[in-house]
Amino acid sequence: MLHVEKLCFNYKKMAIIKDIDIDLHQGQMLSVVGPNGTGKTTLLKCIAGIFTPGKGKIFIDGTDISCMSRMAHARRVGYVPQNLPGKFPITVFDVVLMGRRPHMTWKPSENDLKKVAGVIGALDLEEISMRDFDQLSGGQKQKVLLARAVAQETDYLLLDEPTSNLDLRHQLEVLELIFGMVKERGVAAMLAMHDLNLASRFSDTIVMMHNGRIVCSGNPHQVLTVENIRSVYGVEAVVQQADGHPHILPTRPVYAVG
Ligand SMILES: Nc1ncnc2c1ncn2[C@@H]1O[C@H](COP(=O)(O)OP(=O)(O)OP(=O)(O)O)[C@@H](O)[C@H]1O
Repeated sequence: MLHVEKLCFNYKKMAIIKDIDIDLHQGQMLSVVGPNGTGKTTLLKCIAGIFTPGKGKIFIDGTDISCMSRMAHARRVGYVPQNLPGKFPITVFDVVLMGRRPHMTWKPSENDLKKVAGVIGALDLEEISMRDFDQLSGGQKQKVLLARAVAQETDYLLLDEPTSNLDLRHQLEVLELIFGMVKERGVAAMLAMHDLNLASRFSDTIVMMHNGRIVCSGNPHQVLTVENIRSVYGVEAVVQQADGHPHILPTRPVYAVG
């Protein structure tokens, strides 16, 4: 289980996330939603070990991540950023192979190469596998970064807006792939999501954040309510049911009177 306890993170003196408590179990898909700048990426980066929280603790199966080596952490937790900062003049194959790094000694084994080829095939990336990562479209890069995390074979997967650059078909394919890993292999996935309807359809649990705090968490029916969407997003919406999941139709922004 991933257990986040009273987590706080500041940039300089500015409090960004405040008193975050989250439990994520194996076989569970959890989406973190909330307006721009509310702290979703910061939360994922703390759990991914990229940022060190100011206060609070993060436990993976009972072990405090601040006591884990970088490699030990990478064998347990995979992180899919929205993009990679800076230039990456290496092939798609090599980016995916980077996912095997926590399992390798000094060079990739036959097994590592086989796994990378398998993931590239499963994500339909064969045609671009020898192209430079830098030259890909935003959506192609997003799929390659997902492939890198799949090749990492971790029990926990953190994904920062994994569908933000993808077309309709690829959004569904990627979320179905993650959902399959969660339900068939018992992976636990935490996703930062903007699309409330995709979050509704694929999540067991939704955590709604506002101004760095959790305002509500529970199943999609408990969280995706007209009242929560109005108070957190400042938007009037109609909530319908589609295939047993809440479906949000935003109607208009709410403007303060006076
Ligand atoms: N390097 C930085 N220095 C200072 N403040 C930062 C830095 N990076 C992010 N922030 C601030 O931290 C806050 C949270 O940012 P974060 O990226 O975690 O939000 P988010 O919910 O993921 O946003 P979005 O939905 O727009 O991606 C924002 O107010 C942002 O301006």
